[in-house]
Amino acid sequence: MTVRIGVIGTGMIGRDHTRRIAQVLAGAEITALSDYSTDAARKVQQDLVPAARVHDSGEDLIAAADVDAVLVCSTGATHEPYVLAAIAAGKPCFCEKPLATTAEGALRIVQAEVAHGSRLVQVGFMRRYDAGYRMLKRVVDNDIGTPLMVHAAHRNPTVPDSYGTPMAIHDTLIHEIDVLRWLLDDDYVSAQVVFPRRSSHAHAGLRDPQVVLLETAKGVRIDVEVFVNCRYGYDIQCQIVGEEGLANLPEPMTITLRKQAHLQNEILMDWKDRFIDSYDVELADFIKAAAQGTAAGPSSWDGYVAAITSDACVQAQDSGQIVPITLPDRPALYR
Ligand SMILES: NC(=O)C1=CN([C@@H]2O[C@H](COP(=O)(O)OP(=O)(O)OC[C@H]3O[C@@H](n4cnc5c(N)ncnc54)[C@H](O)[C@@H]3O)[C@@H](O)[C@H]2O)C=CC1
Ligand SMILES: O=C1[C@@H](O)[C@H](O)[C@@H](O)[C@H](O)[C@H]1O
Repeated sequence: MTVRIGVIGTGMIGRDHTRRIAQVLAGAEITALSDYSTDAARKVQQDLVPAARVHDSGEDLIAAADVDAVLVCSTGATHEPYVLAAIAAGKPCFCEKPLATTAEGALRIVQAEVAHGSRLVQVGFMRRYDAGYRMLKRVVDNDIGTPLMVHAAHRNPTVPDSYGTPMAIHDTLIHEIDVLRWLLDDDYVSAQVVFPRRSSHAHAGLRDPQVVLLETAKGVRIDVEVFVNCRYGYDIQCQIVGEEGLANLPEPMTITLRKQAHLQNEILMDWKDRFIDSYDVELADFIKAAAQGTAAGPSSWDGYVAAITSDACVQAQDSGQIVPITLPDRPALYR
């Protein structure tokens, strides 16, 4: 079966996912596009999928008879109503992170999916599909004994002026929030945020860098440096310290160059290049499950937990205090 997919939101990542479904992956085709800016949708149609239909609204696209499954790639604050509409239509839905911008919104999605009775939603936490993180998970599960501490860093070279201090959590740290609880098979119980000396490259509305301190139910202590004006590259670091050993996330593959008395390795500058393979693998997983009318991978529950944790971290940014994190019971659908 070829899964007929509609894409809502044809900005940077919507365009890129359209390209990979149309040109890289097997088993699916793009039959529909929609964007708040119809011009943006038409441009992607012309460039990549001329046979796809451009719809006036995301709701029309979800209801269309030639759409079996939906990709929600619009801005974060618009995700919730589209995901709820896809669940109401019984159509598998891949939703870019965040699932919703509030924990209440994410909970409404969890409740709708539970009422539907089977998985329909996959959240775009692509790091779980990254070859390096998968290797790291195997090592954490088998080779370093009980995990005790995690030291991580999420560095972007620069961010636009529209990127404010809470976005360091909702937009950036959210990847670590998800991937670390997956790596450790654990949940968070508290969050604190501390601010080192501010970088002079940060614009007026942004406190950068920041260090987020998380504690898990099993007692693991985590520090994540979020530094989005680091200038030198797009750099993701993760080190897990266990009772019997220590494991580092591998660096992206690169040529080691010896030239003019220097030994050099290139550092990537763009998140699109850093995780390009994992985006392919996550969407292949979505297509495979959607062909069966269901969803796999990171769930609505994972999106909800990430939203609760993000909210606690933003509260911690504001208060400077340690903020407790409490999760409700996990519904049977997600166990
Ligand atoms: N998994 C990952 O690594 C990444 C995920 N993302 C996520 O993907 C989403 C989109 O990000 P970008 O493509 O970078 O943003 P973007 O700003 O390039 O594109 C967003 C698009 O959504 C459209 N849009 C806005 N409101 C809409 C509405 N109500 N209905 C339909 N379309 C609407 C805009 O016109 C724009 O074309 C965000 O949630 C972001 O967090 C973005 C980058 C990387
Ligand atoms: O998801 C992403 C962006 O939306 C976000 O703005 C960046 O900070 C992250 O590094 C990238 O992975």
